[in-house]
Amino acid sequence: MSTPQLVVHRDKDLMAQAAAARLITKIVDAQASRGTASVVLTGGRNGNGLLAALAAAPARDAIDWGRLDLWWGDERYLPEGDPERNVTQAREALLDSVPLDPERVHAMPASDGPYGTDVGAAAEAYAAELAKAAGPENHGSVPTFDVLMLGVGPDTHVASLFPEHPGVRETERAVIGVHGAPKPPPTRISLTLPAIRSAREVWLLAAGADKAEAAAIALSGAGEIQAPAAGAYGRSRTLWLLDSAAASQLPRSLYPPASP
Ligand SMILES: O=C1O[C@H](COP(=O)(O)O)[C@@H](O)[C@H](O)[C@H]1O
Repeated sequence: MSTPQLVVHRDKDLMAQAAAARLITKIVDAQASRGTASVVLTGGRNGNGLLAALAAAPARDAIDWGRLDLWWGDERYLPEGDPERNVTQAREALLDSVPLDPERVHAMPASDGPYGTDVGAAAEAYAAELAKAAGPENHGSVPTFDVLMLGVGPDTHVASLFPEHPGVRETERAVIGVHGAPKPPPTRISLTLPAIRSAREVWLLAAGADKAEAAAIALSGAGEIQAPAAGAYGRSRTLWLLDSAAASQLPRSLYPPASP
């Protein structure tokens, strides 16, 4: 487990731009040392803000897009192309404007796909895809992602793991079907905390005043069942990227000097 490090930016736009710059460097470095890079995307406002900032960054051309694997931390179980699906929003924000290898874009299944209404089977299929990509060096059934990003919900949820919900207690499976999520839509697919923790680096994104309480709770020693964001950490690094509004309720002992 890595101890969370915090970086606080002036506002959400600067946070998105700085996080995008950080991600470009990570991907370029991983490709230089291992040939490929793997990144897990998040949905939500902050995740999409980062992708839009990446799309606008001239340095995006430093990435070899054909040697990048993209995965998702969670998905809303809706028909293909639904505007509420995380992959649809990611395509709009960035993916449609860069030369990715479609074979390396690992979207989670849609509700009008081969599994129909059986979200459990859809989750199992995604787990199988992850297991296929995991090598012997990957300590299990999930690849060692270079960076896994998570938007933090105002209730401290990450991916589709909600406080006190069964999914946050899962210790065996890497991917689960979620029923009755408190945030619409109720049916979702999510990586579990053990799968999230297989990443080298986990980045938690929190911008906006509505995330302030969640950040303060998760970073003040709350348990992961009550505050799933508290259970999200990477093997070598756990990084909270915040704006000053989201950092406004952090205990003084945690609050770092503001980044410009
Ligand atoms: O529904 C979801 O919400 C969270 C957080 O979204 P935000 O808009 O409050 O930032 C997101 O991380 C997750 O991927 C998504 O499915």
